[in-house]
Amino acid sequence: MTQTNPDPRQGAEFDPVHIGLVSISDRASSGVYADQGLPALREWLDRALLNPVRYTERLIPDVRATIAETLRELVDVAGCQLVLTTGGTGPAPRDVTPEATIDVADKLMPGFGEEMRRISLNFVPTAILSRQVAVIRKTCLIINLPGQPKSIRETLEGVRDGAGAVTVRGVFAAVPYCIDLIGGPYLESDPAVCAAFRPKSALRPQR
Ligand SMILES: Nc1ncnc2c1ncn2[C@@H]1O[C@H](COP(=O)(O)OP(=O)(O)OP(=O)(O)O)[C@@H](O)[C@H]1O
Ligand SMILES: Nc1nc2c(c(=O)[nH]1)N[C@H]1C(S)=C(S)[C@@H](COP(=O)(O)O)O[C@H]1N2
Repeated sequence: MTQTNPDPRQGAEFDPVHIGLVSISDRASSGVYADQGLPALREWLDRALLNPVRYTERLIPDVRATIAETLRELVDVAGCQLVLTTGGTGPAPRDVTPEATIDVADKLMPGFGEEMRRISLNFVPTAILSRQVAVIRKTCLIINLPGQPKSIRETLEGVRDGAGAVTVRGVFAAVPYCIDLIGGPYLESDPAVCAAFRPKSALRPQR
């Protein structure tokens, strides 16, 4: 049976990508409130990426070993090329997402955390309370985002002025080239959401 892709922008000419989404919250994972982290991640990525995306999702509590185990499984077994986490990055005793992410790291990517805090200061003065990190494990980039669902869009997409023009670029602009460099699929983004930046020598000719 032939299946029509529901999004006409997404087609066979773009590389498929497998993305892991992890919402880390004691309260959402135990049903105290409905999880908004996974839907917010999916909604933003669906708007931003032109590639066909397969998502593998996990909703887990703030337990360091569980978080590290989930990240290892998403990279080593499921084969995700990008993993985004949300939640557990603050200073509270149960916030251990950065520690668990560093537990599984081959390489640290400090620029992501630094830049996300700088971007977030345009939205909230408490941005400096997030200890979010990004790391490489094997051929996967793992990025921590804060737990507030709105912070997902804020950090990935950046800051816009009243007319909607971007004044500070979001960190997602650097994600496609990072994934090129670690041997992943060629990600293409919708410039209206977040323009990807690559050096000219790394641009794939338009097909
Ligand atoms: N997964 C989520 N779904 C919906 N809202 C969330 C989620 N995670 C966090 N929030 C919201 O962001 C606020 C700040 O997050 P906070 O740091 O208190 O939670 P957390 O440590 O990420 O989650 P929890 O306390 O459940 O482990 C929460 O009070 C809640 O309103
Ligand atoms: N962009 C953005 N970053 C943000 C926030 C936000 O609302 N937007 N909230 C801050 C707050 S209040 C906290 S406590 C830290 C850590 O949040 P977490 O523990 O839910 O990950 O993220 C910070 N970073």
